[in-house]
Amino acid sequence: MEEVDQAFIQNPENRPKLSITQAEGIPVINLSPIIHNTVQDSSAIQALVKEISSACKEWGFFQVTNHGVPPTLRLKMEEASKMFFAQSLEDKKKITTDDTGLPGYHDTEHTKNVRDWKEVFDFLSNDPTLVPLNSDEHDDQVTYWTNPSPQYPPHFKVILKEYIKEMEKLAFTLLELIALSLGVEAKRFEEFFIKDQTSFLRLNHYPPCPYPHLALGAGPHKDSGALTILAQDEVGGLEVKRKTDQQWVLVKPTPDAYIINVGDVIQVWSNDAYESVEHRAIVSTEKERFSIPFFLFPGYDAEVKPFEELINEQNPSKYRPYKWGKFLVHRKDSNIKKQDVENLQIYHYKLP
Ligand SMILES: O=C(O)CCC(=O)C(=O)O
Ligand SMILES: [Fe+2]
Repeated sequence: MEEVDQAFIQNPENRPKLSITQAEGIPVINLSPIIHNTVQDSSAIQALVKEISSACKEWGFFQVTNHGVPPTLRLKMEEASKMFFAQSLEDKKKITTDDTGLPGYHDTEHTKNVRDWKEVFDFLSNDPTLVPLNSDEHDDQVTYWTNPSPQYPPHFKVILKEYIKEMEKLAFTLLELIALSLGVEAKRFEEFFIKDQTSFLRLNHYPPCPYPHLALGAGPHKDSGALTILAQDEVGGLEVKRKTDQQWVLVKPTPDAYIINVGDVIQVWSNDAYESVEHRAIVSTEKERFSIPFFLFPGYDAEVKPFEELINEQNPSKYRPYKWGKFLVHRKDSNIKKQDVENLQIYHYKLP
């Protein structure tokens, strides 16, 4: 029996049941009316907007097909990810810039203070990415994060950049649909990302785990940004907390589809019309698993608060404003190092 490393052990209430209900209910939305809009078919787009609205309200998650991302590019990205992680730990650790968390290779991430059974490689959309120097609200100093230059696998950086461009394109399309579904202008979200978005792509590798009933690949969490676009492989392991009964349900892999979820930032912008839903990744004793999330994050200077046009006397603002960059830097510190205090969450900004 291998020794159990206590750092990975989830609290009893968070340990996964490994006999699982598959989520048949997660909506699959066909984006072809908007991706291949040769004719301006506004009724088809209206129908799409309705589907997105229901999915965001009922699940906080949906899958998209006919999303316009070339399957060959996805395959190239997935293959490059496998080749990267297949290297020795020593070689991978060469691609770690420091221990601030971004970007490069890491294998010590904690979700809510329990270590995840995974290794990751992070790569920024913008190189360099401007960020606050620290999380102190009264300090205006900025610094920047830059991407590493891995030498292996061949063309890794080119593939990462090309793939990220496609993720951004899809993310902006989805943001427009989400904006329309909330009843605000289609381009309402754009200003928060155009200049200094802090988005990044993450390659996740979950190796086989000798105690999958005790540990998790990614502990239960909500994504803190605006939107996440996830490619999961055929192994599967993503579980979503179903809103109707709070049960964990497995998201069945759909070949070529992307899994989309709204993050905390959209929850705040929408004044809780859409909620960022909790999810986690389970691991298995036999199979390794790969997933590739793209996290769409606003510019560091973006102020996150409910949209004016969505609040009124009957529906007052539920949050006090916060600066995205400060939140990001604060979270980054607590995700890498185990801390005694709970990490920063949007409910800390909730108005009474
Ligand atoms: O690998 C997965 O399926 C989920 C990963 C995830 O939720 C995350 O990296 O934020
Ligand atoms: Fe996540």
